[in-house]
Amino acid sequence: MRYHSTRGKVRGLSFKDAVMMGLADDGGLLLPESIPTLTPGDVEALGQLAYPELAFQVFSRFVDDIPAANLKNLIERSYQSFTHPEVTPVVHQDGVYILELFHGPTLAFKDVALQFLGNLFEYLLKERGEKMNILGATSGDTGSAAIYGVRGKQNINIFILHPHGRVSPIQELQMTTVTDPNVFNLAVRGTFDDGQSIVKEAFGDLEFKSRYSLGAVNSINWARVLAQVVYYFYAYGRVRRETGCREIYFSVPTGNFGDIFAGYIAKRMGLPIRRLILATNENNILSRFVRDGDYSVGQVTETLSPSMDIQVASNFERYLFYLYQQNPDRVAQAMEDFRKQGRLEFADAERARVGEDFLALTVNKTQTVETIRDFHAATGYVLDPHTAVGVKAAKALAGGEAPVVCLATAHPAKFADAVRQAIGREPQRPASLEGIEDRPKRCEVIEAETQAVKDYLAQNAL
Ligand SMILES: N[C@@H](CCOP(=O)(O)O)C(=O)O
Repeated sequence: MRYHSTRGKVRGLSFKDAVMMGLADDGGLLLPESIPTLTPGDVEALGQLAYPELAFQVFSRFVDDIPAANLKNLIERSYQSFTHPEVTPVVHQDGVYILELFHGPTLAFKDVALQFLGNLFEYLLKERGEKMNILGATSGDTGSAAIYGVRGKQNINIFILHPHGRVSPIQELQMTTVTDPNVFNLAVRGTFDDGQSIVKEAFGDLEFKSRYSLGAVNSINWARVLAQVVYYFYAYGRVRRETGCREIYFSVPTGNFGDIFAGYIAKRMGLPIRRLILATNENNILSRFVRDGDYSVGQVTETLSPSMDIQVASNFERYLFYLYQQNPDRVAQAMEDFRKQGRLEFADAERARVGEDFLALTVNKTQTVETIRDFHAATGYVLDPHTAVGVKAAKALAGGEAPVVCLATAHPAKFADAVRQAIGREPQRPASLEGIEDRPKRCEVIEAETQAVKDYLAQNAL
C-alpha cells in the first residue's frame, strides 16, 4: 500500500514513511492510494472479533511494511491501558446505542489512536535510530491523549499547544500535571484554530521540520484516522449481533472532521452505514456545509463542548479529495481559494454526493444541556456535552429501521460544569482524576505566533 498527498506533489510513500511525515511536505494530507473493499462476508466475520484482533485485521489492509507479529504486539500493548475489557463497549440506552470511547487513560476517544501512535513512534524511531519532536495542537482532548501516549518515552519530546483558558479545567489539568521532562505544554493566547495553523506553518517550513524531526499526533497523521476506523466495525458487529440489523447510522460529534472521516473510510470499505450523522455545536461550518453547501469560516465561539470549538477542520481536505473525484489539482486549488477567501462553493452534483453519505445538525448550548438532562432523567446515564450533541442529532435525524450508534467521545467527568448545569450535580470521577488538582503543574503561556512557538521548540528540542 502506497500513500499519496491530497495535493498530488508527494506520492508513493510507505505506511511507515507516511506516519513519520505527518503532514505531507506539499501541505496536503496523506491518503492510501486505494481504499480496500470488503465483502459482506468479511464485514460479518470482522464483527465477531475481539477489539485487538479486529484492529489487527483492519490495520493489515493498510499496513504492509511492519511484520505481522510486531504489528500485533504494538496493538496489544496499546489497548492494555484501557480499563474496559472490550476497549470500546457499546451500551443500549433510550433507543440509541452509545459507543463508549472513553475507557483509555485520558478518558476520551483520542486514546484509541494515540496509545497506538505513541507505541508506533517509539518502534519506528528505534528501528531508524532517530529522535523526534512532536508538535501538536489541541482543543482539549488530543493533547492529554498524545502526552500520555509518549510521556517518558526515549527519543521523543512532545510540544502541545492548547488555547489558553478555552479548555475545560480537567482537560487542562490532564495536560499540565504531566511533568515528565519530555513533555512541554504551551497555552496559546488564541483559539484552537490559531494553534492548528501554527502547527501547519511549522510543518510547512521544511527546513525546520527536518532540522527538528517534527512528528504529528493530530489527525493530520494518517495513523490517527486508521486507528479510529476500527471502532466503527466493532460497534457495527456488536449492534448487528443484538438486533440483526443490516444497515446502521453513526452519529458523530465533530470539530476537526477526523473521527467522522474515519467513519467515511469505514463506509467506503464496505461497512453498511446508511448515513453518517455529523453533529456540531455552534461552531458549525461543517454542518452548514452538509445541509446548505455553505463552507464559509466564522469566528470561533466558546461553547459547552470545547473540544469542538473549531472552524477550520483539518480532515475536510481529505474528504474534498474524494468529493472532487480524487483530483489533487482541484484540491490544491480549493485549499488556496479557501485560504484567500475563507469560503468554498459546491456544484449541485457535489452537494448531492455529500447527501449520500452525510446528514448534519447544529446543536446549541441550550439543546446540549437539555439533552444531558433528559437522557439522564430517562436512563440514569450521564452524557458528556460532546456526546450529547451527537445524541441530539441522532434523535433528530436517524429514521426507519436502522439502529443508530452515537459515538461517546469523552467521559462526562472531563466536563463537570456542563453536567452540573444539566443535572444539578457533578458526574462521578474515575479514579484517574482523583487528586488531580493537587498535583504539580508545568505550562508556559505563549503568544499565538508561529515564530514564538518555533523558538520555544528549538530551545527545548531533542
Ligand atoms: N478536538 C481535538 C482537536 C484536534 O483534533 P485532531 O483529531 O486533529 O487531533 C482535540 O480535542 O484536541
